[in-house]
Amino acid sequence: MNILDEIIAHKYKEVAERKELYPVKLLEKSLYFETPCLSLERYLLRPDKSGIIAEIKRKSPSKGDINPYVSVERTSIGYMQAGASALSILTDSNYFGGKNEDLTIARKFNYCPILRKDFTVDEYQIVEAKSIGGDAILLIAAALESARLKELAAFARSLGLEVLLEVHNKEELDESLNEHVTIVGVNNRNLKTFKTDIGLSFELAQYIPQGITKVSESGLSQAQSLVDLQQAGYNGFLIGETFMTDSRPERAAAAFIKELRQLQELKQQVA
Ligand SMILES: O=C(O)c1ccccc1NCC(=O)[C@H](O)[C@H](O)COP(=O)(O)O
Repeated sequence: MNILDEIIAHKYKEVAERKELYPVKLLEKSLYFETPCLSLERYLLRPDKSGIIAEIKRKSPSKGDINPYVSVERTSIGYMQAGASALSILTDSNYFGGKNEDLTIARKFNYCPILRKDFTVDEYQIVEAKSIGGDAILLIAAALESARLKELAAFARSLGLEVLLEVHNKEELDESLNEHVTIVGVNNRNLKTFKTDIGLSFELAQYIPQGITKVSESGLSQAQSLVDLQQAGYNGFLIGETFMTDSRPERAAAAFIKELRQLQELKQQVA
């Protein structure tokens, strides 16, 4: 069993327990949220922004502890002041040390799109994502049958949430892309070996249809890589570890984004 299968099996159990503890009845058209979502897609396409989705990640299966006592308030504000386009908040507790409260804190202190980064397998988690202040959810192609993924995507959209569809290869992309998905993320991390290879983003870029916003995820540690990925058509860059391994992640993000802007300016001057 690879790590994703293990996480997903655990997630089904966790959601079943939560449903029992805090039941929510889903009756058709009975859910209505007054607060509109902020569009992750729109923010990623804004030319004045870096395209970076800066992640808060306390630990991970591949790295173990990264920054377990991070201040979500200070880091999320700092990320946005540094020029991030959006935030990604890992709310999975067992494998990533996150919690829903991390997202509510980030929501309280920031006006920006927030990706609720979790392993979504059930409508219950989508209602939860919206209730705690998320603007977008992640759906992982490798974790869901394509018909089920489509149902969950449609449900998320009905609540105003955007969907980031994560793929690891062309087959997943071809099978899972549907009309409810506007953002596709290529995960550069091989979940069997944990190795990251941004070559995968370059390879898959050509297969992602025009009009879909492209995000490169994981293993991004060099500002120059973002410039090259932008050239290949990517609008978004999901970055966790590169920032979180610094004791002040927001400081690492500021230095990274400053370098990115310098490289972008240099490229414009040369062109
Ligand atoms: O990061 C892991 O070890 C991991 C293992 C199993 C499933 C998912 C995992 N990571 C989730 C992510 O998608 C990353 O946190 C995100 O793309 C940022 O990656 P990075 O910049 O490499 O921290």
